[in-house]
Amino acid sequence: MTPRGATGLQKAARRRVAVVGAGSWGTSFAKILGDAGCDVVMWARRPEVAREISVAKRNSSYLPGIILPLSVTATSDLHEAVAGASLVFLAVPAQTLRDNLRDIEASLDEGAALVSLMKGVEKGTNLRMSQVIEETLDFDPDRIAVISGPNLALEIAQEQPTAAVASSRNLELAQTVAMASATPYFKTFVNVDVIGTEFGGVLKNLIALAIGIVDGVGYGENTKASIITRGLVEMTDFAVAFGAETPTLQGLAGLGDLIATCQSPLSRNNTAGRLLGQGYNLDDVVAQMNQTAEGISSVAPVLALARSRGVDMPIVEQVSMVLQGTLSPKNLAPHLTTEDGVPQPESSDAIPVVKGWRRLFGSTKK
Ligand SMILES: NC(=O)c1ccc[n+]([C@@H]2O[C@H](COP(=O)([O-])OP(=O)(O)OC[C@H]3O[C@@H](n4cnc5c(N)ncnc54)[C@H](O)[C@@H]3O)[C@@H](O)[C@H]2O)c1
Ligand SMILES: O=P(O)(O)OC[C@H](O)CO
Repeated sequence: MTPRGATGLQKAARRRVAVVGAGSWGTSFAKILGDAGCDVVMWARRPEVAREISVAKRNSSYLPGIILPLSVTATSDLHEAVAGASLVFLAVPAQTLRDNLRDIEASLDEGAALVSLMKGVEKGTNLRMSQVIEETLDFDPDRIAVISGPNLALEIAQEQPTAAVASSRNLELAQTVAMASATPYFKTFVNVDVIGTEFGGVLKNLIALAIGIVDGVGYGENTKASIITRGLVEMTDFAVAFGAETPTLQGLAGLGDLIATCQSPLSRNNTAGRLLGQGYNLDDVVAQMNQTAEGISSVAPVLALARSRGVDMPIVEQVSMVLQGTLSPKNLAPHLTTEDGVPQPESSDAIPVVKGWRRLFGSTKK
């Protein structure tokens, strides 16, 4: 036993962590980490944002009304933010991550771990964020983790009780990350299914775009429930084809995030979809959104990946067509039948006779 008075009653050393990106999720996550007892240095691109965070303990452009813990400071100097941090959390847009990583590489402490908070796929390479980290920095996957789940930034910053998943090939790292971010309002579970955890977050954005689109058209709950349910099938078929575990898609990083994002007006993907459904074109929508709606950039890479593994994604295909202006939003449907009208089985796994139908008439899985 540790003798009292030596280390037993001493407070554990505070963990120094960094958060790269001071948008809504980076700031909200910095608050979680500060509340969990870490010393947090954020990197903000704009010096005025860094100054507001450090001095006023606010980030009023992204999280109005939220006061940050005293243990959260910010800088616009990347080296200052990252050097000395044992955990570096990344919350930048998926399409800029590669460049941002190159900028932080020289400042990373030996042994530091990188944790992606992002939910996108890189255009051009079709890589998940953990893969971009591994490839760009030639980084050991055992030092990479991701966090995902039903995590709308503003709700968490308001300390509404929420759960998430920390995932890493290295279970010990996932546990370290979960403990570093444990607060009474934020509970993190762990798994080792990085593929399922990352793809869950990517794919729910695409289904949330579809939900926003039909919402903008004025369709009601039947349409939305049909899209959510069939959307989960598409998400699962896709992720499993790339090596994910089905339970991950049924958990917080899949179904949980799908529900939150499809239901909430706080979701930027849902909001972008709604604007499209109301008749705005993609350029107007992008111009109107001043925050990151990852789904818009992820549609093409996800469809390219789906085609490479023969996975059918009728809802995501239709979202892509609406984005391109080749499908009217009012024609986006959950595609409950095949094109020639032959009814498809809802599930291939439960009813053996239905498997026969699948063989006869084709399947969503090719
Ligand atoms: N907001 C949420 O509720 C939430 C929750 C979970 C995950 N995420 C994910 O977190 C990631 C970040 O999202 P967010 O909500 O914080 O977005 P955001 O739009 O609120 O903020 C993005 C941040 O990145 C910065 N940025 C823009 N271009 C940059 C560049 N070239 N280099 C570096 N930084 C740049 C912006 O200045 C801003 O600080 C996304 O992948 C998103 O899917 C968001
Ligand atoms: O605002 P969105 O659509 O990027 O969604 C935010 C989070 O991913 C919800 O978990």
